[in-house]
Amino acid sequence: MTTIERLRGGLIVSCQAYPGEPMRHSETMAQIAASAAGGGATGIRAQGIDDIRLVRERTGLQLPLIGLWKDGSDDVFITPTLRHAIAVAEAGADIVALDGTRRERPDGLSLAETIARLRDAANALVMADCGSVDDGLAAADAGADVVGTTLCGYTGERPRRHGPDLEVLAELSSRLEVPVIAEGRIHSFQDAVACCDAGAFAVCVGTAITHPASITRWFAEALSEVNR
Ligand SMILES: CC(=O)N[C@H](C=O)[C@@H](O)[C@H](O)[C@H](O)COP(=O)(O)O
Repeated sequence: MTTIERLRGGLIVSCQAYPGEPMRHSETMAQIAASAAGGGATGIRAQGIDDIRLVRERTGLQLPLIGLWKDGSDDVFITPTLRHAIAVAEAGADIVALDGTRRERPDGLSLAETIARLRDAANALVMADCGSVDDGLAAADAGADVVGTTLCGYTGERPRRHGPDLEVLAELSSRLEVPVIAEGRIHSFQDAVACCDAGAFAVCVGTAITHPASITRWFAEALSEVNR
């Protein structure tokens, strides 16, 4: 079965901690990834070269590994250049997740050029993290193997709603030949099921599974509402 086919209908768990947070250690992320694998994840998404390497080693990872390298926090920051993409592939990612928007990239290459040159340099598939329907259509044209709704609500093109962007997901799923992965603000079982109903090929959940500070805040805020 192909790497992408192994993701069909399953749950990808994104294991990430943010700069300055107590869990920002590759060892910790590798343990979280191994736990997610033990719980039935069908794929893992990991950020940063060290995390990708260790997740691959530690989980002995049999599961497809989606890797990315976040550099910066504004504009194009998810695996922003060809250099970042090659490094992610060399660290052991089966699928390189990169910014799949129509915005200008820091190294001046187009998305199509980035994908073509990555293919020449490494044996990796490409997931385009998109922020709108137009991004997704352009990314598929540019040669992405998979399109994700990852950046919907983060680029100014779409509102940042409470849950996932089901509208973009449904439209891309019906119009594209390539698989569309639902990602971004999937916070409940109901959200995940709604993504499948909207046509998602697979569902990727991060915060709601792997970010205890956010989960704690959700509970704490709910309690403070009722105990006000
Ligand atoms: C916008 C952006 O930077 N998204 C990042 C992409 O890798 C991660 O910070 C998210 O946690 C990931 O996409 C999963 O989404 P959620 O954590 O909402 O389940």
